[in-house]
Amino acid sequence: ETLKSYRYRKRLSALIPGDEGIPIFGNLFELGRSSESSPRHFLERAKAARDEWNGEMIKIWVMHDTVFLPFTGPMLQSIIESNEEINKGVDYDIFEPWLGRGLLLASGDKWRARRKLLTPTFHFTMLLGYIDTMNRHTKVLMGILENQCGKEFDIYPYMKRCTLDVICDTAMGKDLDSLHHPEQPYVKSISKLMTLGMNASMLPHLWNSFGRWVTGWQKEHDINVQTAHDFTKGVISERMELLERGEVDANKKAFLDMLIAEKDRSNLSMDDIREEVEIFMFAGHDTTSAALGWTLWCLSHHQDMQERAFQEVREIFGDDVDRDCTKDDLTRMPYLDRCIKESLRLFPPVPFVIRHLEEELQTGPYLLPRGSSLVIAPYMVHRNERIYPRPEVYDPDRFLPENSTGRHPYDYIPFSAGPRNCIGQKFAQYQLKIIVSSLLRTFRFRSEREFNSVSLLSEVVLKAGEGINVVIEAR
Ligand code: HEM
Repeated sequence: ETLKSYRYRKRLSALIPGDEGIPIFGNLFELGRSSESSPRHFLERAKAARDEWNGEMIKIWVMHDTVFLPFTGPMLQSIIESNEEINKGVDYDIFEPWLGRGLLLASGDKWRARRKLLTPTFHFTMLLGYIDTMNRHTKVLMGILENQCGKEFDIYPYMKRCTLDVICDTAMGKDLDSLHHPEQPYVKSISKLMTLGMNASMLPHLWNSFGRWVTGWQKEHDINVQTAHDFTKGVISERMELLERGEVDANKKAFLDMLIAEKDRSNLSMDDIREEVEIFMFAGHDTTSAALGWTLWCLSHHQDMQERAFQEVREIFGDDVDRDCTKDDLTRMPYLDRCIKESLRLFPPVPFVIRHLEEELQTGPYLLPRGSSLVIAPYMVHRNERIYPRPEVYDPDRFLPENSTGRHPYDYIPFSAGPRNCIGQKFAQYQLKIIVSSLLRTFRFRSEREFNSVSLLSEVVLKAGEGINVVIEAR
């Protein structure tokens, strides 16, 4: 059966331009072997495909697996818009013991049911309730950053703790306060689990269970999964008790409350609830902190743009650094909006998303074989010089309406698109603007390093190898 599937994929794949690599191994030995080198390698391949045959997609054989990476919006249209091809690649399987199969990782009808159930959580009125929480944790962040003025430091861990606190509070109604308590077991265990998951997908000796056992990977993994689950389970039972006793503040509804309320009607078990909470924590904090880190990196290196964004924010708040950011304020920051957009273009927090094709899929002129992987790669599309000339240059004005004409809707996809897009997109955008505008009101950012010297690590999210090293000064 495996051989039959392999031959079939070989046959269809041969009709698509690009080389097939060597027998058995395919392109395995040409690929980058680290989270830093492989994205670079993909970009080089994409450039060669563009130059050689006007290509808009590359194909890669890794042993018997076939992987396709389209790098223009039109070539992505059929996968993005498909209501059938919504299943994730096996690459996420490693996270299953921790995250279960909640929304992000669910497939087929389970995904459809969960998406329908969870969509109201991000309804406009719910989001308004979350704005207060975002402001509150931003204030804590600002207080802590004041102590860092005048010297170079890596701001990324602070962004991470702040977004973790926001998501924990909005998803579970629990004030984790990791900004003050970074050494908490839960905080440490989820950070460890992300690293372990990444290692398991990058390092061939961890690709089988024996290797994971003998290296101690498995043991460390299991201990951390246990810690994470104990924490979320504890929070859920605590919340259920509070709700039962009617002690939850009506203005401070958490996402978890909605799940608990739906428990009986939608037949959700405790584990179902836990897996959704876990997914929100996972999908919601590291992505947003990467976006924050990269935006600050960009603004630190482009003083004129930072100044312009600051002036825009100053128009709104004057010298009042304490006033909370309201929903209305957020609509009055078009320039900051473009700065954030351009940061997400150049450094998309989720650089690659993998789908597993259940059936054949027509993509542009090509018929992609079932059983192959199709990668939705914001990183590749956003750095395609035919769409974004001089792609490595940071220029927020690319997103002025007059400069966006002619761009395909899927030429810009930091949150993916279509039915399986990011459910937390609006939530993330509010949070980004609240935190960045608050930081700009109080601090001036600069950096002593080269803008493009930073090494890009494509882990589940796109990270800076050396961290986001900046210097801040009080305004
Ligand atoms: C800048 C921040 C963010 C970025 C760049 C981002 C990006 C993405 C992308 C690209 C996907 C598609 C993943 C895939 O197809 O495998 C996705 C899905 C998802 N995101 Fe986000 N995300 C962000 C913030 C958030 C936040 C704050 C939340 C929750 C509050 C969230 C929750 C989710 C969930 C639950 C899914 C799965 C949706 C589904 O499969 O139906 N994300 N996100």
